[in-house]
Amino acid sequence: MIIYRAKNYQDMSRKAANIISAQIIMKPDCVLGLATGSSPVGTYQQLIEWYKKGDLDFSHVTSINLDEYKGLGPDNCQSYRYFMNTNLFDHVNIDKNRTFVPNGLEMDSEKACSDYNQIIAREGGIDLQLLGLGHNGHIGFNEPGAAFEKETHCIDLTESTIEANKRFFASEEDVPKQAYTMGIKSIMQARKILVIISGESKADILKEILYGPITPAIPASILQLHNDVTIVADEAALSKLPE
Ligand SMILES: N[C@@H]1[C@@H](O)[C@H](O)[C@@H](COP(=O)(O)O)O[C@@H]1O
Repeated sequence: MIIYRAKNYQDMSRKAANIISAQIIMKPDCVLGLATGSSPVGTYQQLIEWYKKGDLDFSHVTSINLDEYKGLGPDNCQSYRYFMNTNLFDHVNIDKNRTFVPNGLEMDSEKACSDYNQIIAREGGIDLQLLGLGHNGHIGFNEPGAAFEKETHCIDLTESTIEANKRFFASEEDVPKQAYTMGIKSIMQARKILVIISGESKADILKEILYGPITPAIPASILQLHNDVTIVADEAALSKLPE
């Protein structure tokens, strides 16, 4: 595991974008596993800037996102498909047909998840998976207690995640209660993993996932067992780690 220390959110974003760019340059037809949330927004902005300068080409890239709220479609501004379109895909030359997000409008959970597993397998797996980190140690929407051996599945969001995500919705009642997410097994099968973490509010959980026991109670703790993980965290997020 490599840990890069970034000065702040902007520096973290630039470092993470550098790692993603290197992946695209080394393998132009790579499969990127992408994430939503506030953590990757700056990374995507940096990638867009480099694309606009002519330094990056997404035309052969495939992307597979981690998760989607069950019940929300692409036109809903809170859906993760909408987030990806507006924060990245609309601004670069990626072929939208090669961008995948679980189908939030498929109400048959089993079908939505098995379709998504098939897509991941068909695309040959993920070369580089970008991850943010939930305050309770969740990755994607794998909440504490999620079994490590799961692929894409439907989950019930925990109260703390609903609470954390309600800032994006008109009211707490509007936050969907379920989501489709790649499982820990799908994430761990990615060839490389890049985790971005910013802010003091993530400092305790970052320490826990790095130094604590590997347990489904803290889903991200499993990353200790992956052989190619890079963490880019800012000083505030790293503030609780031993020197
Ligand atoms: N499903 C997403 C996760 O993929 C993300 O990592 C997490 C942290 O979000 P943020 O980066 O906004 O702290 O939020 C959501 O729950």
